[in-house]
Amino acid sequence: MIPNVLTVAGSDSGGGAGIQADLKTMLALGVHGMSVVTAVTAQNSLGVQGAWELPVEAVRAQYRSVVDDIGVQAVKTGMLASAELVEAVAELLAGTDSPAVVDPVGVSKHGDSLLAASALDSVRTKLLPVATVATPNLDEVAQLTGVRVESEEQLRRAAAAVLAYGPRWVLIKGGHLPGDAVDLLTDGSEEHWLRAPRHDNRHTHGTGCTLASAIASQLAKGWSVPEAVTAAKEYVTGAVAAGFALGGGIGPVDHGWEFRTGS
Ligand SMILES: Nc1ncnc2c1ncn2[C@@H]1O[C@H](COP(=O)(O)OP(=O)(O)O)[C@@H](O)[C@H]1O
Ligand SMILES: Cc1ncc(COP(=O)(O)O)c(N)n1
Repeated sequence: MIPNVLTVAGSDSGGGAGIQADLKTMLALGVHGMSVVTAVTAQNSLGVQGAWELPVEAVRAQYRSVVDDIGVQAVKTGMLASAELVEAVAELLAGTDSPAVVDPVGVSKHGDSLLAASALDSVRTKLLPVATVATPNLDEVAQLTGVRVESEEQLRRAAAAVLAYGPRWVLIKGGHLPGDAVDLLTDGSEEHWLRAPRHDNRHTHGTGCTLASAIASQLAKGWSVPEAVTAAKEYVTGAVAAGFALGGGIGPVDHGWEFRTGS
């Protein structure tokens, strides 16, 4: 049986991040991808030119259509835009037994805001507590907890600050630090350091979405959180290495790198 994985996220018209990145990742990792669209962005390699949220009823209805008939083995959340949508999605996740990977998307690679400042408190108190794994990057950690990370040693403090909000596991992504691309996965007792060589490639649009949906895809197969995150990190590292130019700005990671290299 092919596991079903659901992404609850925003659409990126440029195809490198958001729903589009999630569905491509799911295909590459051998699961059936499904989507609940929360917002539509007009976006390309240069930035986000516009964003429109969907009504909460439209988000709830998409979710119910998928879950009530088809069923899901894992869920991933990305851009949720507003406090209202964050709260509605948190409530839906609270009612499912499937693992949930929460990528608390705040700002795009170009610095465009994808989450209202007024939604931060709902992310902290409603969404993080229902996450099986939360995957903030360093800017999101700073926004959510006030902890600023400038070195690998400080990743532990960041992880503890996020865990205090209640996710079962947290993966702090150190992708924005200089040096190796190091992430820290912990549940407060176990610690797993995931280290990969940094690829000196500016075409990294979609890294965070890709990693989170790769984790959800592996969890849907019944893998443990450390196994799922380790495999997802390998997948995103290969995708970053193969990231390619598109348009005049930051190009996307290559979701199909394994097909192309045949590895
Ligand atoms: N240049 C890079 N080379 C290799 N891995 C990278 C690079 N940039 C980011 N990563 C990895 O990609 C994943 C996503 O991290 P990050 O880019 O920090 O997330 P976000 O897209 O949310 O900002 C992490 O595993 C991170 O370590
Ligand atoms: C619709 C949407 N969702 C998320 C991101 C974040 O992208 P990244 O994975 O590069 O942090 C984005 N740029 N657009």
